Amino acid sequence: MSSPAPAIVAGRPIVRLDHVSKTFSNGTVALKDMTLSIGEGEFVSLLGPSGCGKSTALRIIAGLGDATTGRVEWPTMGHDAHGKVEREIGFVFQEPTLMPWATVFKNVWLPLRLAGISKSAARARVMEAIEMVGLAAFADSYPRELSGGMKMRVSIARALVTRPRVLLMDEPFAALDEITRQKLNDDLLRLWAQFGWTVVFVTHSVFESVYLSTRIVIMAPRPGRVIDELLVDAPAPRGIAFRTSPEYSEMTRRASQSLHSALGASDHL
Ligand SMILES: Nc1ncnc2c1ncn2[C@@H]1O[C@H](COP(=O)(O)OP(=O)(O)OP(=O)(O)O)[C@@H](O)[C@H]1O
Repeated sequence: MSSPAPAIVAGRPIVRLDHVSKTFSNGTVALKDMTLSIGEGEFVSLLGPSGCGKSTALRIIAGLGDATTGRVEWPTMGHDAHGKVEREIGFVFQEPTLMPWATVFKNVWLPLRLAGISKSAARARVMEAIEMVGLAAFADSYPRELSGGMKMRVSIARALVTRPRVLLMDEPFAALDEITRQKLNDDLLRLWAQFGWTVVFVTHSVFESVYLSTRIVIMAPRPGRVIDELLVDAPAPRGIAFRTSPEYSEMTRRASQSLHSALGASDHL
């Protein structure tokens, strides 16, 4: 097993996990002692086999679940009147989770509506988000009229409509066909380069993680933990030339090797 590399951070830290562990009530240790600093503007993938705690870590970062021990810090974000950190995040789930009875516009409006912003006041921001994902012509369509890739675009627009600084994505493209997945990979990279978000992206796919990320955090199961980190030092834009380059092959080889160690390091697979 390779030992974890020291944390490599691009910009100033935007989120820090400090010795975070999570044990569920049934005794499963989903995450053990995870320490990770993510810099502003990084594109970090959490890569690992099923059950290694990737989703658990992402949910704890999002505030959708609590750590059993350890802390998550957001050094540059503000606090509300109760002292609770105001996370400027957008979350994209594996399933698009759209409201089938509502149009694309109304689905994307949802986070703003929940924040009390009327349809007319939200219109410009909702349309901006829909345009970002290339669906301007479909604002009045219903989810049943859209392909799987288009539904995922709507889901991404809904995450972007609050103009988050950090985008958290939990295997968003896993259910899509390869061509659609590559197209969405390219669109996501283009938006990331344009808007300068920080992205934390959960994936099983070595190829996807190398293509998208500036850094790959490799995790192993039982207990879920970080075992390695890889920097992907390839310039943007990353198109077909990168996908077919020797550098890409070399990085996928190294990530696969680490994953292999991850599998070898767990006792009960
Ligand atoms: N609510 C829960 N109660 C009990 N155990 C849970 C719960 N949620 C997750 N687990 C367990 O915690 C471990 C980590 O789960 P998690 O979903 O974070 O892994 P993952 O790496 O995201 O897996 P996958 O790639 O399959 O989604 C697994 O063993 C899982 O069964």
